[in-house]
Amino acid sequence: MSQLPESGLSLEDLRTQVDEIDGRIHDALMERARAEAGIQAARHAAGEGASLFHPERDADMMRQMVERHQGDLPLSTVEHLWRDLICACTSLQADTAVHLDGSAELIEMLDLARFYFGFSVELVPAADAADVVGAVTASVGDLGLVALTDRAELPWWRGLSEAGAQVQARLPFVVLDERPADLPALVLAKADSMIDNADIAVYDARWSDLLPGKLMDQGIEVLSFFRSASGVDALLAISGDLSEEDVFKACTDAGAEPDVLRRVGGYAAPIDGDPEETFAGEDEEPQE
Ligand SMILES: O=C(O)C(=O)C[C@]1(C(=O)O)C=C[C@@H](O)C=C1
Repeated sequence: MSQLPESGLSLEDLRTQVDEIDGRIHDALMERARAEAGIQAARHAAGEGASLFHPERDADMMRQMVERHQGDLPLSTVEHLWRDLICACTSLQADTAVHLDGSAELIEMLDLARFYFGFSVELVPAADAADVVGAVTASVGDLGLVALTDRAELPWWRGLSEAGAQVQARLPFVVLDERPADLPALVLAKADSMIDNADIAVYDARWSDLLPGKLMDQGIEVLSFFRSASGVDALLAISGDLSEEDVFKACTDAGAEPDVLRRVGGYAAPIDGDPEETFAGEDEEPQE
C-alpha cells in the first residue's frame, strides 16, 4: 500500500495546495512585471543609457538567490526561471538581440543563450567571435555571447573598446558541480563608459615574444590566448581593485612587459552555488 506523504494530506488536498501556490506565484510575476516597467521609466527619466543589461544588478540578485535557496529544487532551475523572467520583463521595454559565436558547438551555444536570455530575445548567428564583437558594436543595445576557449583561433578581443563592445559578464555565473548550460562564455555589451567597478577586470595584453610564464603567480588568469609569428595576444582577468599601472607591473613581474595593455571590460566574480559539504556526524552533539 502506498504511504501518505509526511504532511498527511490527501492527493486532492495537495493539488489544491499546489494550485494555490501557483496562483500566488503568477500574481507575484505579474506584480514584478509592473514594478519592472516602473524601473525602466525611472531609468529613462534619470537619463540613463539605453542598455537593458545591468550585470551588477543581475549578479546581486543571483547572490541573494543562492543565499536564500534551500531544499531539493535544483538551484539552476531557479536561476533559469529568474533569467527568463528578467529578460522577458526587459524585452517589454525594448527589443534586444543576442549575437552568437558560430565557432562554438551549436547546441551548447543555444542551450546557453536560452538558459540566460530566455525565449523573449532574438538570437542572431554570427560566423565567429570577431563577428559578434562587430555586431554588438554596431548595435544600440544588443548583447553578444562568445565561447571561452583557452586557445583562440583569432585574437577577437582586439575589437573590444570603450565606445564599442566590452566584456560585461562571465558565464556560468553560478558555478555548480552539475549544471545545464555550462559552456564557458563571455557576455559582450556596450556601456556608457568603460566598466571600471567590476570584481574582475579584463585586459587585452600583447607580447612580441612568449606569454610570460608566471602570470598565475601574480593573480592573473589567462582567459584565452592567440599565438602568431609576431608574438602572443592574451585576454587576461585580474582583480578589479588594481589600477592599470598595477596590472602592468604584475605582468612585468610575471616575466615581461606587455607591448599593449588595454582594459576591455569586467565582470562580477562567479559564485559557488553548491551547498556546503557537511560530513556525517558533523551536526551531531558530541557524545560524552
Ligand atoms: O534593476 C534594474 O536596474 C533593472 O533594470 C531591472 C532588472 C530586473 O529585471 O530586475 C532588469 C534588467 C537587469 O539586467 C537587471 C535588473
